[in-house]
Amino acid sequence: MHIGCPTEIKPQEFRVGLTPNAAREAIAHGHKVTVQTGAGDGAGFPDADYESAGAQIAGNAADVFAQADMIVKVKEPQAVERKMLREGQILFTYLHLAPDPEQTKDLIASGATCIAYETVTDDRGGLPLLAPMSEVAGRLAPQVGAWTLQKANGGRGVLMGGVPGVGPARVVVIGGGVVGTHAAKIASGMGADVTVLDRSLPRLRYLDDVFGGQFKTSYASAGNTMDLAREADLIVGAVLIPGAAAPKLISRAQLQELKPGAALVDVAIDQGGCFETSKATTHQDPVYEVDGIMHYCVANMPGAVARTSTIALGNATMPFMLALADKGWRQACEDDPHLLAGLNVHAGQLTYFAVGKALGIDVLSPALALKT
Ligand SMILES: NC(=O)C1=CN([C@@H]2O[C@H](COP(=O)(O)OP(=O)(O)OC[C@H]3O[C@@H](n4cnc5c(N)ncnc54)[C@H](O)[C@@H]3O)[C@@H](O)[C@H]2O)C=CC1
Ligand SMILES: CC(=O)C(=O)O
Ligand SMILES: [Mg+2]
Repeated sequence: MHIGCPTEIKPQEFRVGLTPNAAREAIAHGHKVTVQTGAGDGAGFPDADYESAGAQIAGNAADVFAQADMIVKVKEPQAVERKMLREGQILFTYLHLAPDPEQTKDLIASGATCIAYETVTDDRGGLPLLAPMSEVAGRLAPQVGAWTLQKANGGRGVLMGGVPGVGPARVVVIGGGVVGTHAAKIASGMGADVTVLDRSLPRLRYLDDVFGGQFKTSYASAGNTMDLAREADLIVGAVLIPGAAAPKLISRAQLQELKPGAALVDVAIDQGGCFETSKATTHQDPVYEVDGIMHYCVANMPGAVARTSTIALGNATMPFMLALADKGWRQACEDDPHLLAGLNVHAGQLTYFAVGKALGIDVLSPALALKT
């Protein structure tokens, strides 16, 4: 198979879909790899690293899209990239379709087979291709939250760890999955007073067993959430219902109940965000204010630490990328129901039920898609 990796074009996105190591493995499996010139620069992988792995370098994205049977990326294809997809081509990347009707329409129209990293599953109920970036974004959340809390950046002027004689910041993390756990670990490491909310009691039990003493847990009823939010300096939004639009957990009216200058870091923004007032921002202009509350809503947080993120993402995607290349998408998905769970669009039809429900579009079941 011919595998193509274009340069990411989302603003301030420095990650790359294939590492030189992943390219080397694909080539060892008998595949051809073409990488757009400069695609790895932002992650510290110059063209020469890909060339020494045996890959070809293409001068522009159009050449990559025209030649490749499978496009491997990081972020959802932007409008100009969507125009270059074609029927029968495989797209393997993050998609986050539920809050993005335009992208969904274009991918359906393209006829391509689109497998979303964020809905591939594993045996333990996890999301193995989302997890590494959730680890990164979770660990970044207290860091960007601390910055947002600084007075000159619009925040309350509260230091995460406090100082002797002055108490620490109160941090509330809504959603205790991968993002939430990593956010809580780092925030408590910075000395903050941290509480994690979740709707899953087994998850709260696990967090209490492993991290009891380091941070507190609370059941995420609407009442508990607002009781904690009222006292918080920093609130991290880290909920997920896989593939679906994020539930809105703090409304605009409820912002008035929060402390003036409190910071909301909505990591769940890539699924539409879990605060009513969240709208996606970029690394260039990450923070905005609504009713005195600072919002940080960058949809590609891991892009800020592109080298760590590219290597972490590549470690997770490589076996799936190789299975798709070795067997073709149909056989690879037939052999692995967890990879089939990643199928979101195929040959002009949506194939992921939570996205269909969010956008009101008919869905072809993935099992039937295997037969078409
Ligand atoms: N902005 C960015 O750059 C990035 C965003 N993300 C996003 O972060 C979000 C979280 O991802 P993960 O932690 O990997 O998911 P996860 O599935 O590991 O954890 C989500 C948690 O939310 C809980 N939850 C669901 N509904 C809830 C509710 N109403 N109240 C409280 N808890 C609730 C679940 O029980 C689960 O424990 C996703 O939307 C993901 O796409 C992930 C990486 C980067
Ligand atoms: C998960 C995601 O959207 C990202 O890493 O950018
Ligand atoms: Mg997005």
